[in-house]
Amino acid sequence: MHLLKIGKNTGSNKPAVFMDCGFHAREWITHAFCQWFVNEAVSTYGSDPDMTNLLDRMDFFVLPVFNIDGYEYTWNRDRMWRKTRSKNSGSSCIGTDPNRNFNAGWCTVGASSNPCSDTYCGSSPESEIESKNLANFIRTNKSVIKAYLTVHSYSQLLLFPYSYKYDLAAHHSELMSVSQGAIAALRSLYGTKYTSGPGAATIYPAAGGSDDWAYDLGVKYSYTFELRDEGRYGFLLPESQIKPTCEETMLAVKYIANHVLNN
Ligand SMILES: O=C(CO)C[C@@H](Cc1ccccc1)C(=O)O
Ligand SMILES: [Zn+2]
Repeated sequence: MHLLKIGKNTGSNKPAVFMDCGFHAREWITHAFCQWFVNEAVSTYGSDPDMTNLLDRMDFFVLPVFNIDGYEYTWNRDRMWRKTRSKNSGSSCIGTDPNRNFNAGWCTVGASSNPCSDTYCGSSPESEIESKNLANFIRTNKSVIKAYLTVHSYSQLLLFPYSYKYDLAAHHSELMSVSQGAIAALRSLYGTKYTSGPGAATIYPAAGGSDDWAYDLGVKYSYTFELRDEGRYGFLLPESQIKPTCEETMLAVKYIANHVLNN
């Protein structure tokens, strides 16, 4: 698993944003976004005042492909694969849903204990090596990681905790207002309309999500992006929409990063 650290090397600890893509193998626009983000960040440093300020004062940890085996499987075998590709003992069915595999209300709601289900929660929290590696990195670096962004598709949503319960997060009002500012920034470019809100009420109740886990660990600004579209193409988003999707999503990420920097 490749993790990139982007930011001016000042020698001192800077606040950081952690962003991952490719949790779910078939959500190809997300892998594209993370890779585009890395290139855009480094190539506009020095020319874009906003990005220059962010990279001078913060670090971005970017994990472009979380679920490597699953992504490869969608290229060579099944374009619509979602889960990891781990073996499940006692079953001929493969894989765990990594976004049900974190220790956040694990396997209580919106997840299945059946290895053949697309929302299989795994044999235990962090059973998947991918989940374990991500959780270990964030636990180790939680003193500097101020925001956790996990990028999925599709539905055009900006979700925040909680998905594993309907209770409002302690920081609900701030998370809501920041999400509203972020989706307004996103919409300003091409008019793309997003909805934001707590996961359980905004999409569906689902336990074991990485965003809920990061929030309960203490990463206050924890968000799940659901990129374009709203279902016309779904996971098979046309190539013509890759760049516009990346450009508009960048505005939302910058909005959140600036809020983190100033609060
Ligand atoms: O990936 C998604 C669409 O592919 C939606 C996400 C919704 C979700 C987001 C955060 C926590 C739990 C679930 C999912 O089901 O894991
Ligand atoms: Zn997903």
